[in-house]
Amino acid sequence: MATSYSVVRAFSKRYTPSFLSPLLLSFNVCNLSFFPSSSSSVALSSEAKKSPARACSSLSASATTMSFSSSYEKELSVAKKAASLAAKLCQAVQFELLQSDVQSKLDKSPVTIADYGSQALVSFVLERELPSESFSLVAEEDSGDLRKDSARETLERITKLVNETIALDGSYVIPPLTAEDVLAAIDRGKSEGGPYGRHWVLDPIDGTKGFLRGDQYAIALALLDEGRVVVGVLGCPNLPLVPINTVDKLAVDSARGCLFSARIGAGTHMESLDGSQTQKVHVSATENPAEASFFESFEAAHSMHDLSKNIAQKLGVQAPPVRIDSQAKYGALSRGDGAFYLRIAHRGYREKIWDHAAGFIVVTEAGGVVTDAAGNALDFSRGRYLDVDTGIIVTNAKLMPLLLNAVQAAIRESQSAASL
Ligand SMILES: Nc1ncnc2c1ncn2[C@@H]1O[C@H](COP(=O)(O)O)[C@@H](OP(=O)(O)O)[C@H]1O
Ligand SMILES: [Mg+2]
Ligand SMILES: [Mg+2]
Ligand SMILES: [Mg+2]
Repeated sequence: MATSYSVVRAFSKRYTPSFLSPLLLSFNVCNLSFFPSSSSSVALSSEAKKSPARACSSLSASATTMSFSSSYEKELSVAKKAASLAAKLCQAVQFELLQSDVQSKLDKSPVTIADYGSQALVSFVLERELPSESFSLVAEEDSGDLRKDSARETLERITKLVNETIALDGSYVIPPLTAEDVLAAIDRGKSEGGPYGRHWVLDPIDGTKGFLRGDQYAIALALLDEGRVVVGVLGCPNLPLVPINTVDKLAVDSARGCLFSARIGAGTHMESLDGSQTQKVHVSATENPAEASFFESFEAAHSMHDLSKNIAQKLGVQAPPVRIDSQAKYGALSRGDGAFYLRIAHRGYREKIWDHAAGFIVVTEAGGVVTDAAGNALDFSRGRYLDVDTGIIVTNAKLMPLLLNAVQAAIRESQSAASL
């Protein structure tokens, strides 16, 4: 710990204005206590073990104690613009979705012209609105497959879509982008991220499988500054503006399309994607799991449904799981649609920062707590991957100690069953 402390002090001296150093120092030292060297076994960090409640409240407080409320306003408004434009592009594609739009990447996940178009568009807007020599974007897609001869027609369609969306917006009076411009915009997302400086983090379509099914998906954009998430935006074109469990189907279907936005120290807001009805949102305040519901991935391959079921039973949750795709889960949780999000990936899967950065700040600024299954805070400063212990869990500060206990017990049971 002594070594870590001096490293943090040296770091904060070198990269931080003097008036912020003490704050950064206490923030990092607090966070370091939640990052024991990564371990494959499931164990609570020592502080979480001693007092889960204290650990959780300091986790949630760590994001808000630093006063950033006047910072990152411009970045947030540009991020909202970029995500809204990308959402328009995605909506147009989903409307006309044909099976032939699906390409197969080497990892066999479906990638559509909307993934590429959304990434090109967000990259274009960020660079144009926030010009900077040190512009850095960590994004999911790259142009490798699109540069192949066989993809020429797809690239033309993407270029046309991007230009049509820019023209529709009307705020950029520029000659149309060429196919080469589009490829270059996509490839600006190759940054490795890391602990120093600013990095945008983009999932151009999170929940591609949901998108292809016509279900939930999200355009997820976040900003890291010195390794911390400071801005996050989730465009969720298919998410109803009313709570997801609303019984009145007419109300659910009549207004869809939510934009969640969060800035460090300034809370989380939700508005409709067309710009009306802005409201501040907060996670559920319930302290009683019996009256709560939980979210998990629609795809059983992405999260262990049996384990979540066992965790929910231990907590006494009565409601069936709410299975939806993408970081729309974080958005729905931030406005109190449910009280838990459980994501326990199958063994060997490494989470990526773009699958969680925007959702993380949307939930934490709404009063929620996000940890891995061992109670450690998430560390977005280590590059493109997010190394977590076993899984990611989300709830409010009151319920987190209960949730951690249930998760730990369920994991222990499944480990001992597997060793029989
Ligand atoms: N085996 C796996 N385990 C966990 N997550 C996975 C996975 N395979 C893919 N994913 C990630 O799960 C994300 C979707 O999350 P969800 O299940 O909540 O909808 C995908 O994002 P993309 O759709 O952007 O590729 C992908 O990054
Ligand atoms: Mg993907
Ligand atoms: Mg994703
Ligand atoms: Mg994606």
